[in-house]
Amino acid sequence: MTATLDESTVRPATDHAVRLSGVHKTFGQGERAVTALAGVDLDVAPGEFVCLLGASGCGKTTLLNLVAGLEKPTAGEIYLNSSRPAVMFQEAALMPWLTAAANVELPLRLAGIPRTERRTRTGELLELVRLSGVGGKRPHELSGGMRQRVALARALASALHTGKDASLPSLLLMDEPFSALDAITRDVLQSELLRVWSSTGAAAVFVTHDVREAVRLGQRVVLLSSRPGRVVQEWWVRNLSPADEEATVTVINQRLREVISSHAAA
Ligand SMILES: Nc1ncnc2c1ncn2[C@@H]1O[C@H](COP(=O)(O)OP(=O)(O)OP(=O)(O)O)[C@@H](O)[C@H]1O
Repeated sequence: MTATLDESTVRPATDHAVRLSGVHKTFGQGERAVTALAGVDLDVAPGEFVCLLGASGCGKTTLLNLVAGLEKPTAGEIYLNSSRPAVMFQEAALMPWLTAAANVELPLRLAGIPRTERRTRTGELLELVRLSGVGGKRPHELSGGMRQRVALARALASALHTGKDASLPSLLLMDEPFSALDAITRDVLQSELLRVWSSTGAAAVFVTHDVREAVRLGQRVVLLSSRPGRVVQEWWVRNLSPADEEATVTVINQRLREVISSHAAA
């Protein structure tokens, strides 16, 4: 069963949460055309946490938008075996006139879930992101970190809702969600995200510029080339010792620099 925003370009997969096969994306036409992605092949297993790394402008956001069904690939196929993917951006993008709880509840309302069930789910999700006490506050009354927690709870509400797709695994797409936060808040939220992710069983595709963040969060780190983006290398980074984690960060940083400088020299 497919559950996407655009059923004509995103097809069902069986053994993966999402599979991209030869995906190209070009914006515009003629001399002004910009090719953002050129032949991306990528599989993400159900429940897997994949971090996407690459230079600025290499097409990371474009890739997430394609998987979310917000854009159509110019060529290639995207296969999805997930409930409708949930998307989380750099900015929390909460509705300022709604309370934190009402923001989390919104996707459940839009999915037609009855009020009692909505309220219960919202309470559970706020508890999951450790915001039980502030459900009645509006976004401007919350810190940046708290707003991103609300955004995470809202994303989970839309990914995990008990609609017709409830039996499918879910998929979280995150585009640098912590990059606007200070270092300490970011560190706390990275731990919280891992806790929430492991308790939900959702697959996650997390875009970042930060190699250390990618190695800390991901089970796999996927490096895209400079624009046009395609997968150039990947590293399995699950359960590394602190020493191996440090060594892996160094290796990936070196490779990222090579990718950026080869593009600059081209
Ligand atoms: N709607 C659009 N129309 C035209 N060009 C676009 C559009 N969206 C993205 N692009 C171009 O596609 C390329 C890839 O953009 P994208 O935002 O996906 O990169 P990114 O890797 O996410 O960048 P960053 O890390 O800086 O956020 C860029 O050159 C961008 O200008």
